[in-house]
Amino acid sequence: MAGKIKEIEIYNVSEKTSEKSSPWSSTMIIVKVTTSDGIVGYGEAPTTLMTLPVKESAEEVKRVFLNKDVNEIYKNTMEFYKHSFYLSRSMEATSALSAVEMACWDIVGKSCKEPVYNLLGGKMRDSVRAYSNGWYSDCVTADDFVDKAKEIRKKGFDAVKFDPFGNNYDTINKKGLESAENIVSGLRESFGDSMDLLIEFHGRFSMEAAKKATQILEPYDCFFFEEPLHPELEMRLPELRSTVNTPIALGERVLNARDFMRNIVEGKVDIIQPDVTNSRGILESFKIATIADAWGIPVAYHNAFGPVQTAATLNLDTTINNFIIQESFEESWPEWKKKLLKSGYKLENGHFKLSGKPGLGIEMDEKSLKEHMVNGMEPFDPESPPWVVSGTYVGEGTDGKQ
Ligand SMILES: O=C(O)[C@H](O)[C@@H](O)[C@@H](O)[C@H](O)CO
Ligand SMILES: [Mg+2]
Repeated sequence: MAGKIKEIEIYNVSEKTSEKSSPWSSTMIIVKVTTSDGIVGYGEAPTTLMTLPVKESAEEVKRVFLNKDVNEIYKNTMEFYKHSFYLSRSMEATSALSAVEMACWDIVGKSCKEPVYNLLGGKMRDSVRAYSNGWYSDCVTADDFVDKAKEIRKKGFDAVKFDPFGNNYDTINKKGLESAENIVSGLRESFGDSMDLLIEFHGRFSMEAAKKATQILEPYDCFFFEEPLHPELEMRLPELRSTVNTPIALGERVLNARDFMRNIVEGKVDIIQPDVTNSRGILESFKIATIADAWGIPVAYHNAFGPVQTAATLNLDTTINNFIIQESFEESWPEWKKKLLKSGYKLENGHFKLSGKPGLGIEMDEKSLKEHMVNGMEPFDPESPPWVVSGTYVGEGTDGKQ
């Protein structure tokens, strides 16, 4: 049995090469937790123009978690909940907490020599079907998207997610609608039914625009429409849902089980996308899946950051009942990100497989981690928000330079 939490180290890592697929995670926060009996666990927190605030928040989590029994994961989490007055509404606090929480699971798994999924009920599946994201950097026209999607297909994926809305923001003009439709219809024509198309709206539209954009894409039998509305307009989701048959997905900005519960029972969502790095970690993400299952709703965990997040998420995918599909940016990561882990999981033919080793199942390359330590924020690009794939926030959209 692992003992008390003796040390929590917080690493801000990055490399100054251009990060095309996921500019929002060109920096990463990795935490390393060590217990009094020398067991080490790792966790990861998202950044997205909040790298330094998350790092600071992790210092707060550290003040609560240090010297606690590492096995008492839930109790320690609730202790932080008690102290962290803004946790329910703070992406920074919940991200920092999630990183430490998952590191504790890594330790507990290692101490009893079991992979985390075995501590959560055991395997439901050996192989986890993935969809590719991040593959479409610099894609603007339908042909650009089709060409790059063919490359992704060659790697074995039969599902892709992408944002076809260019630089339309809040509202969408005729050109924006036409261009989005061309992209989606181009992919549908080129792949027929052999490719699932997952449409990313990035929560950037108001109601009118969301209605128009979902309407125009409705005939293309998409897998889901993700975050079609600005997140605070959630009360209008039931109305939007009633106008289309394509499932509505959301969850990457929903921070805990109770908030997911509201979205579910109030009929706002068909597929949920919790993120283990910002919904209080592994235990809460597992509970969220259970709540969704009780309502007959599937889970497609959001996974847009680094390899520790991916390993933690795969442990959940392996064990939950209502798994539907798993997001992956892996194929478009820069080399340094791929090399942070010596081992952990494999992605082959569009499917993930965990190592099955104890804890999260990963082996961190400590040398590489230390070599990439920085102290700073992600780069800021005034022309393109950090949440889009590079080179895609262009065109004659409503947020464009005319
Ligand atoms: O679904 C996804 O992967 C996300 O929306 C992704 O595209 C990003 O915008 C990112 O997570 C921002 O932090
Ligand atoms: Mg998204």
